[in-house]
Amino acid sequence: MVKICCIGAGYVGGPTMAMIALKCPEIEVVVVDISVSRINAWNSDRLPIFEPGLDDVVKACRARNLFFSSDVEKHVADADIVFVSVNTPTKTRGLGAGKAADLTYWESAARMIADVSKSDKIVVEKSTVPVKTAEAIEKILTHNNKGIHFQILSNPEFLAEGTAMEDLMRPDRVLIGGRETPEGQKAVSALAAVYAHWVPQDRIITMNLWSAELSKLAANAFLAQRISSVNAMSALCETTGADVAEVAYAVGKDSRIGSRFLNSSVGFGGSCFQKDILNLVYICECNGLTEVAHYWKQVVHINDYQKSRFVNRVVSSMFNTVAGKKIAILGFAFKKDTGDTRETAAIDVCHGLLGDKAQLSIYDPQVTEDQIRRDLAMNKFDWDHPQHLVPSSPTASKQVNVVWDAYEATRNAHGICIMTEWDEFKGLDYGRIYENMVKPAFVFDGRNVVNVEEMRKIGFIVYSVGKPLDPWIKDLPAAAPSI
Ligand SMILES: NC(=O)c1ccc[n+]([C@@H]2O[C@H](COP(=O)([O-])OP(=O)(O)OC[C@H]3O[C@@H](n4cnc5c(N)ncnc54)[C@H](O)[C@@H]3O)[C@@H](O)[C@H]2O)c1
Ligand SMILES: O=c1ccn([C@@H]2O[C@H](COP(=O)(O)OP(=O)(O)O[C@H]3O[C@H](CO)[C@@H](O)[C@H](O)[C@H]3O)[C@@H](O)[C@H]2O)c(=O)[nH]1
Repeated sequence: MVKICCIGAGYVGGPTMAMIALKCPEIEVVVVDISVSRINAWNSDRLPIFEPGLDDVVKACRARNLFFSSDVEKHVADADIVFVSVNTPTKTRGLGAGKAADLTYWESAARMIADVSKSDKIVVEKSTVPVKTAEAIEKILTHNNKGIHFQILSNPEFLAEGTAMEDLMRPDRVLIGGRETPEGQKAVSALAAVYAHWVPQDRIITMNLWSAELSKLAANAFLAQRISSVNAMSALCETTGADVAEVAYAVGKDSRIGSRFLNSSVGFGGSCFQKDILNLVYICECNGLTEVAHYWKQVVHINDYQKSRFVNRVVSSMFNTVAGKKIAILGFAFKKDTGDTRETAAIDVCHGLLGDKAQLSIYDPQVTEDQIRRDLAMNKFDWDHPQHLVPSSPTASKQVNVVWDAYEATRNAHGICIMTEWDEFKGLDYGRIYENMVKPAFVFDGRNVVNVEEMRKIGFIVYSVGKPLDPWIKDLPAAAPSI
């Protein structure tokens, strides 16, 4: 029986291994993690991450050929194929701080693999890593020269949260990069054979290691660039009276461009886009490609601009002050159908409003109060470290109230900010909400969730990113101070 071990039981390690276990009943899959609480949660009825469809797959395979364990060394030693799916955060200090990938967790996993291995292994880079990481990992794996052979493969993951199980079930492509030696190609074939259980052959793409590593960063950069492009247009739409949804529709009808990923928003969030682009920027800078680095940096810059532009709209619309005013924050996750808050735009918007002394009442159907408070207290980039290393005592702020109901959040509020496109926010009784708010009642829609005309009929003053401006807002300053 082939044995697979995956180091890192997170948003990638958990779902990807669950899918492999489901599709390959003859393979034993063990997911290991240094976080005991995370492993306990994977072994419980309440999984540590919310992902539609994940519960059913885990329940079908757990204790059959899918196991979760904190006995990291034992299962790594036993495995034929070791996936490494640990955090690769942005460095917060030292060389490349604020841009470069911090490979501390990767390196410690690689050293451990080298130390405990007693048989040859295929080691698979599942984490998103800087191009050429495999070269460094090879050196670490072979440092103690025990005569064991390791083949390093790059097999980046393209799942998106909220649709992870569907993405894993029917991936657009699976990339496998390996050394162009007979041993390297044999390892590529062994991993391809795992995916071939359910992925059509023409979607399993093999290539050289560096192409596979770079393709992941490139794909995320291209995706994020589309969002920054449409968001840049949203600012122009607001000043000209154009509607960003109509512009995006027209642009997306060009089959060379395509319609997906052109939704204007308060800004992209999530654990990957910003981190991976900053990493790409750093790699370009290290290779002397200043103009290329500058080009990609603008994608993050526009994203930051979009978030501060939003805060600026809120404050300037509400008579230039939100001090002491209750503002409801509907949605805190970085997108719908996930409880993940990593780099969510809501954090920056809340910080902006708290800086202006607003009183926030936050509601998200999937994010806990503890998580929200922790996020608002955390330093930038600190979130992307194993949970047990992140400070666990969130600071209590009197300016923040977390509630479990949208109606409660909006009661007696002066304004509402929609930060996540949860379906339930479309179906709320906004007439009832309006009745219970302080007048004039404002809605700032960062996700184009509400029907602007209907909301205006109810009486709201509405700002919706990239839509023709409400007469109330039209003459107020649009641009945020430059960041
Ligand atoms: N989240 C996504 O949607 C996504 C998609 C594609 C790629 N990625 C990449 O995959 C990697 C993992 O992302 P994630 O979202 O699953 O992160 P995560 O924080 O959810 O999970 C990482 C896990 O690794 C564990 N870990 C860290 N060091 C370890 C070690 N030495 N030994 C054992 N366990 C260790 C942590 O405790 C944590 O549980 C990152 O490089 C990320 O960029 C993420
Ligand atoms: O048209 C769009 C599409 C997305 N977003 C926002 O962009 C962010 C990222 O969304 P999405 O890409 O759907 O989720 P992620 O889980 O971050 O997935 C991205 O990052 C993963 C980690 O690398 C990759 O594996 C995926 O392919 C890539 O889509 C979220 O805040 C979305 O709200 C928009 O504002 N407009």
